[in-house]
Amino acid sequence: MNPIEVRGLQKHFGKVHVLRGLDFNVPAGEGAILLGANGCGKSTLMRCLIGLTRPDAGQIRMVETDVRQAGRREMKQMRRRVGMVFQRFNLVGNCSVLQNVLYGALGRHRLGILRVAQPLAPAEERDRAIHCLDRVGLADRAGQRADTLSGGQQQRVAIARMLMQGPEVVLADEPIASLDPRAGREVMDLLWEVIREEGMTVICTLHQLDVALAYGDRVIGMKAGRVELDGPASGFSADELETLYHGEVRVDGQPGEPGGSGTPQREPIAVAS
Ligand SMILES: Nc1ncnc2c1ncn2[C@@H]1O[C@H](COP(=O)(O)OP(=O)(O)OP(=O)(O)O)[C@@H](O)[C@H]1O
Repeated sequence: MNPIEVRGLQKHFGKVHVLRGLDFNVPAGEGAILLGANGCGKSTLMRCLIGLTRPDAGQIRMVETDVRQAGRREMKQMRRRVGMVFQRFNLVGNCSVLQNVLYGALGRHRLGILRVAQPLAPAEERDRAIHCLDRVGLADRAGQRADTLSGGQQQRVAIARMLMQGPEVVLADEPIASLDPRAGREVMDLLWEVIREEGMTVICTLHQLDVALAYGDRVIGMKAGRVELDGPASGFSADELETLYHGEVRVDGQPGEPGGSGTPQREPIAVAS
């Protein structure tokens, strides 16, 4: 069984038909890049995968969990196995870098916050958190407030927090959209190194076509609520990917934005708990 399986997925918001019958699997260890213009339905798909939005029809299996049928407990167990990386990092700015990484272990402990809040966290958890920070090159910043770091550094802390969680699947929602091109490349290099080393399965939404072609094993391109193209990244040219941004791209019938393959700023999906 694949860690991510989607069949016939449909979602409406009122009269707007946002997801129009999506079908795809992501096999274990694959890094899939999800592309598509603003308003084509990417975030709605990501929210459905993690159980934050209820589809109208179709099936979703995430790490063997039937997301549409799962009760609270099953959903919580599934979310422990699925890490998230967000456009705006979602760190607790007034907490230390180390504390933010420790929060990655929150879902693993029955006593929750009592096991991960810094004065109470056992030495082995702190050591693991330092090890994760070391992996992203920021062990020397452990005691610093998270909001004093640069954007690129904050995203590296978010990757360390994801490592601390130890998920099998990672959903990354425009992880480099808030970063300049150089910091964005560094973060993509690190994220891809980490997920390869750990053998994680990934869906990563991006708006930069060159980055998608450079990193993805696979590209899934959405247009107006449908999968328009899907295949190995090596099989697509930048011109083919550009077609995702032309014509009727949005699900709400509004015109697409000129230069639509740019990097929009918007709210992240939400924190999975
Ligand atoms: N909770 C909601 N209620 C009503 N409409 C929604 C809701 N969430 C999304 N939509 C609508 O669904 C459509 C697709 O939105 P979605 O955020 O999934 O697109 P997207 O491809 O992620 O765009 P972007 O790249 O800008 O994030 C839009 O028309 C949006 O207004």
